[in-house]
Amino acid sequence: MAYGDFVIQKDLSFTINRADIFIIMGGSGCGKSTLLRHLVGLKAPAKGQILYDDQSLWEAAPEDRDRILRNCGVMFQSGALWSSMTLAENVALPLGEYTALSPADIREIVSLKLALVGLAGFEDYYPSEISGGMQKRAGLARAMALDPDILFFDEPSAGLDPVSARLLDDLLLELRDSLGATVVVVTHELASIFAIGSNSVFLDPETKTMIAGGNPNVLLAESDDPRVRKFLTRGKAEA
Ligand SMILES: Nc1ncnc2c1ncn2[C@@H]1O[C@H](COP(=O)(O)OP(=O)(O)OP(=O)(O)O)[C@@H](O)[C@H]1O
Repeated sequence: MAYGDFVIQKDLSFTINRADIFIIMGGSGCGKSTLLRHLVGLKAPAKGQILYDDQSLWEAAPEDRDRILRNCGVMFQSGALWSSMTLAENVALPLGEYTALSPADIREIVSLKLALVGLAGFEDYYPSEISGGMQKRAGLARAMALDPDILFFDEPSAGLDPVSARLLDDLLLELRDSLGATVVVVTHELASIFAIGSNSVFLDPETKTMIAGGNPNVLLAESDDPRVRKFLTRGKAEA
């Protein structure tokens, strides 16, 4: 991955399995968000492939690429919701754009999605009228509007208090379990990493490549790499 000649990460090779909660982790500026942008089709790799099943995202015909990406729901850290629209209008956006459903059907699906994230009855609220945790959940409802198989989140718990962050983690676990969704999360929140992560990739900003991967709890128990240990113990382990 590179911006112009500036290489951000190289030699990345990892597999995200169905129903994983896959954590992209590593220190500030190592390229986590950049990796997410590559995975969801916003930025092309300087070299290499991103495969969905065995189809290359960046070499696929446009209609195949659209089909792959329609199966991906994305929730970015900032601007998750349009402030001038109600929650229902926000969640309805992708449905209006990508489906031929009637307004009545859209309204029904929107209510279902909001109920799924614990926001039944909040259809006509504006984002400014609800808490930060509820806004994140509404963003999640919108990411799920088109029933994607894979959900991507950039720093979902950023700006949330620990209790709201924990509730969001529980919700992600629940959605994975009930819908069989695959979840990919960029985060450096250790509590979240250990609570929800079943698989991971650990990016290192110095060597500009991945230096670990797998279940974060297993990494904590077994990794000998001082950089990984330091990160996972919040600096308590000897570097
Ligand atoms: N649009 C861009 N153009 C040029 N360089 C960029 C661009 N976006 C990010 N970078 C650089 O790429 C590197 C990785 O950034 P990225 O945001 O992916 O890291 P990150 O691990 O998500 O960081 P953080 O944890 O601080 O959010 C940084 O050095 C950043 O300055």
